Amino acid sequence: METLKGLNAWDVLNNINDGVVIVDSGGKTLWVNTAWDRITGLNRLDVLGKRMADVVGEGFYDRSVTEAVLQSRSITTIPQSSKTGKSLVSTGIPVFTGEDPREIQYIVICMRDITELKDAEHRLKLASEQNEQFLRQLEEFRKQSAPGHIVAESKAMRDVLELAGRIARVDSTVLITGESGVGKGLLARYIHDCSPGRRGGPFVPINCGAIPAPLLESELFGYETGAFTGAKRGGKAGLYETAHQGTLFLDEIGEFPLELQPKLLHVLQDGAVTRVGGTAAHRYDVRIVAATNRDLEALVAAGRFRADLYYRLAVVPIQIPGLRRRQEDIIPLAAFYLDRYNRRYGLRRQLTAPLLDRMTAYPWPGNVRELSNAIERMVVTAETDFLTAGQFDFKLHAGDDAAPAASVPNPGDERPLRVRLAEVEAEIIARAIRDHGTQAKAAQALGISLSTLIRRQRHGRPV
Ligand SMILES: Nc1ncnc2c1ncn2[C@@H]1O[C@H](COP(=O)(O)OP(=O)(O)OP(=O)(O)O)[C@@H](O)[C@H]1O
Repeated sequence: METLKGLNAWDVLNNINDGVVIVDSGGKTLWVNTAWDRITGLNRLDVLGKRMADVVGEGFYDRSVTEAVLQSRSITTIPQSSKTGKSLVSTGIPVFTGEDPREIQYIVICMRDITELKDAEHRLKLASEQNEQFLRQLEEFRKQSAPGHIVAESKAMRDVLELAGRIARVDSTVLITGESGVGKGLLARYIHDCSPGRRGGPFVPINCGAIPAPLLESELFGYETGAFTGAKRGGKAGLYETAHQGTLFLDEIGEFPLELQPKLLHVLQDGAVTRVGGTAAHRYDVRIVAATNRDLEALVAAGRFRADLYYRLAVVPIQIPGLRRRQEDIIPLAAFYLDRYNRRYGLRRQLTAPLLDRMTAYPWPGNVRELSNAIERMVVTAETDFLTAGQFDFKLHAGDDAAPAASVPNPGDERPLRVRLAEVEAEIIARAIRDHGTQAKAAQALGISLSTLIRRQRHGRPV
């Protein structure tokens, strides 16, 4: 304490960082330290000798901590703002007379400038609001580019979705028609997902065109022990049974074998299935969605599809128009798939206006599947981040030229005919896979089995 000898208490109070004001028991300002001017942005002379209530009345502060202490007779802290725009926090400490511990002798007020803190708080709030907004957008974006999202900007496609959403709530059989790659499978799934009573149940797709008739019957309806050679002991549930309380999606229903059609019709009418080799019929709760890219009415007229089955399936027909008939969807789809492939390959490709013009004018015979493939191809093969119209033209020409280039024999080619034919075959297969999206679909389009396609594709590779 020796070293503090001679230290002036007022000097100390003048040199601290907080504003200090001393007022008397009547609320009149007795003393103000020098830091107060800086902290409040005001001038001490404007308040010295004045009652704090008057200082507030003159608008120097929005409220008085002195008044609060005089009322509460205890230490009080309040937020204040000064007319200079400072945000302050003030603590008033009552000092009582020695004789009467309830009688205030004077009040010491400490003030701290929290303008910067307030600003920081405000900025933080803004930043966290922006962050939340950004996260919401990202979430929206993530949901949109997630598999299963349906891009539908055109009125035609919005009408399709609206109808699908409406009929999802009832159990009527739906027949979705449209060219290959328009999104029939996607829409079938959408109907299932929109169906409140079924979305928790199974969605069971079956490609009726990809399975030979005898196998299709047991796949679809199941079989009992000993139904045929090689049948499993204990039998096997069919897909119809598996779809109980869910949706059975009969894809490529136009290919459904004529000889099995009466059984399917019977099941659809009754909701009851008898396994192959079995006798007892069991009832299941299954919603049927069928799809085809064939003209079923023409198949009916040609005697290749039963009229009664057609009418049973087409209770609610939904036609998805080809992409060239809903051009407004082309750019949103391009952006949607660009985002998907950019993420998948960790790239930052961008679409350019001339490319989008070219894509909008293109007729898209393979519909959305072709568009998705085209974007993926451009994304992975581009040399810069800008996808150009030239790349799209190149893709078209590569597609157009592929078959002729391979099928017209090169005059200088001396290799055996077998080798050259295998090469042409492989090119045709590669092109069919590009156009149809999968090996199975390509095999079907070319009228060969999947295993033949795979074998011939392999043989055609240059050795
Ligand atoms: N509107 C759309 N938005 C986003 N993706 C779509 C849309 N339509 C189709 N697709 C996508 O295009 C591809 C082909 O769609 P889908 O398999 O459903 O067509 P499809 O009509 O059933 O074809 P196919 O008759 O050849 O079986 C799928 O990858 C699907 O996710």
